[in-house]
Amino acid sequence: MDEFDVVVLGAGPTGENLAERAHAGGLTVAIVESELVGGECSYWACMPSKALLRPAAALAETGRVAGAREAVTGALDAAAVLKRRDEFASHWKDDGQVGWLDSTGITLVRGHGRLDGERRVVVDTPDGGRRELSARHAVAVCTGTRAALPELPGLAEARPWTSREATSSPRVPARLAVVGGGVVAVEMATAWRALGSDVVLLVRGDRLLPKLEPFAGELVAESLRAAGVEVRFGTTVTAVRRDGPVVLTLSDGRALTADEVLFATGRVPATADLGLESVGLEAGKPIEVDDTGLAVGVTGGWLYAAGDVNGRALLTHQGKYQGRIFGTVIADRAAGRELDQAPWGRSVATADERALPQVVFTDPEVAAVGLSLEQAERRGHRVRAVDYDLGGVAGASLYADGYRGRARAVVDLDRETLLGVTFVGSGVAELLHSATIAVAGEVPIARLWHAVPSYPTISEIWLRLLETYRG
Ligand SMILES: Cc1cc2nc3c(=O)[nH]c(=O)nc-3n(C[C@H](O)[C@H](O)[C@H](O)COP(=O)(O)OP(=O)(O)OC[C@H]3O[C@@H](n4cnc5c(N)ncnc54)[C@H](O)[C@@H]3O)c2cc1C
Ligand SMILES: NC(=O)c1ccc[n+]([C@@H]2O[C@H](COP(=O)([O-])OP(=O)(O)OC[C@H]3O[C@@H](n4cnc5c(N)ncnc54)[C@H](O)[C@@H]3O)[C@@H](O)[C@H]2O)c1
Repeated sequence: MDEFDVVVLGAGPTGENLAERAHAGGLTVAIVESELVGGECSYWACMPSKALLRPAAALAETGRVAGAREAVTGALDAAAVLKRRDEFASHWKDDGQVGWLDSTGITLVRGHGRLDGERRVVVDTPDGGRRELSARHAVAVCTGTRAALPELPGLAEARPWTSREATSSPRVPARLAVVGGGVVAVEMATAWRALGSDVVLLVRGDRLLPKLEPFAGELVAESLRAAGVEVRFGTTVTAVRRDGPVVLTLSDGRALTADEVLFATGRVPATADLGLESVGLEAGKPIEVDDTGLAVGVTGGWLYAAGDVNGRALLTHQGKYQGRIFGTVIADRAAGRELDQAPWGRSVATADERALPQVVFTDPEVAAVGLSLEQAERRGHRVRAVDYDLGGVAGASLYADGYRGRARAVVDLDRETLLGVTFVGSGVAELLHSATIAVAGEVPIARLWHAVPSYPTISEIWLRLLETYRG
């Protein structure tokens, strides 16, 4: 049995950050990884998907500027895009990240880890062996999620794409069916359409991106259609069969044939085979935690869960944020230091609830932080939504001819601060952090008037939103 102060399960972005902070706090740390150090994000999610999307965005943006448009007349070079994507995925090798881990002094243990009662972890190692680890202070579960597939006749035999194949495919399918209306579905429909696939998007509900402001999904659907994607709402798949190509049976009775089908139908926490029963938790469920990262329902104050696996926010930056905070909490508790648990304090992940940012890298981009109007009303806030057409901002009209976009700020009328902001349009991803600071900082509207946006930038949307609010 090897003993460490902290044992971390899963070396994705969350586990890496948590381990680093605990180690920087003076603790010995082992991190257990069953696949590649760097996790889903580095090899089958954020990095390869954005590497597929960025060339499409660059080309589309050039096409919207007269003078530049005439200089670029061809389509994307798919082979070059895929090659660049492979480089961003480090050719699915983790030497770089292992080198970083080694340089920190954190111990890497390769293999599949499982909890085995209080403060104990058992690892099935790649050579068929078994290694037992014990943790003096904490075990932190950072095992992430896997793609969720619906129960459908014929699905397994049809070898559907999940987000893994959609981000790592070496070929551009001539016909791609995408099932789902969430972030993975719209991003991958955008990318593969730009790379030359005929894409049909099959959406169960009546809108895209249902967790965001409704106008976000509307503008993205409009532009996907303009790019040649067939978007079908109110459609589910009832059966799948592979017959060379894949044949989908749809809820309206029609059949759809495609070369590949991507199921972008959400995620399940990677807790099915983690020994959760040995500590009184249910396998297959997210591990619920308090704001300091401690698992709810486990006695002894030693089990933490961070990142996707706790279900609070399925985003890399938020997993890393939790990793930084919970790793520091573990070190503070081990040293007997007092925690700061007031909202926005050093020891609590307040932003998960109050200032969660996300960018959807479609064309147009969607960038949102905090609460949508509907979420704010549901939480009982007295609010007003302030809307503005982004195309009416001078900087936006210079950025692209016929700029299409929209912004909304959700104002807390009792405190005169912002609860949420959403931007939809080209180039808004880099605008988001200004809104994140306003929401997380609870900056009063009266003070925002003194944050003067430069002319003529897209950021002048801030001035227009304030003027619209004032009336
Ligand atoms: C297609 C796609 C695109 C995305 N794009 C973005 C984006 O642009 N921006 C963004 O913020 N988020 C994005 N996300 C979400 C992002 O990938 C996740 O939020 C992030 O990877 C979560 O990090 P994590 O460390 O919690 O989990 P993961 O990255 O899933 O890492 C968990 C690690 O734990 C390991 N593991 C699991 N079980 C065990 C075990 N029993 N023993 C040992 N090791 C184990 C896994 O092998 C893995 O390496 C995207 C997701 C998808 C699917
Ligand atoms: N740019 C980014 O930040 C980014 C990119 C990709 C993914 N992510 C994160 O990864 C997570 C997973 O994304 P996702 O798109 O897989 O999940 P999601 O939950 O966002 O969307 C899943 C969609 O699939 C639909 N669905 C579920 N079951 C279905 C079924 N049986 N038939 C038809 N439709 C079905 C749902 O209605 C939903 O619209 C998200 O939480 C997202 O935040 C982030």
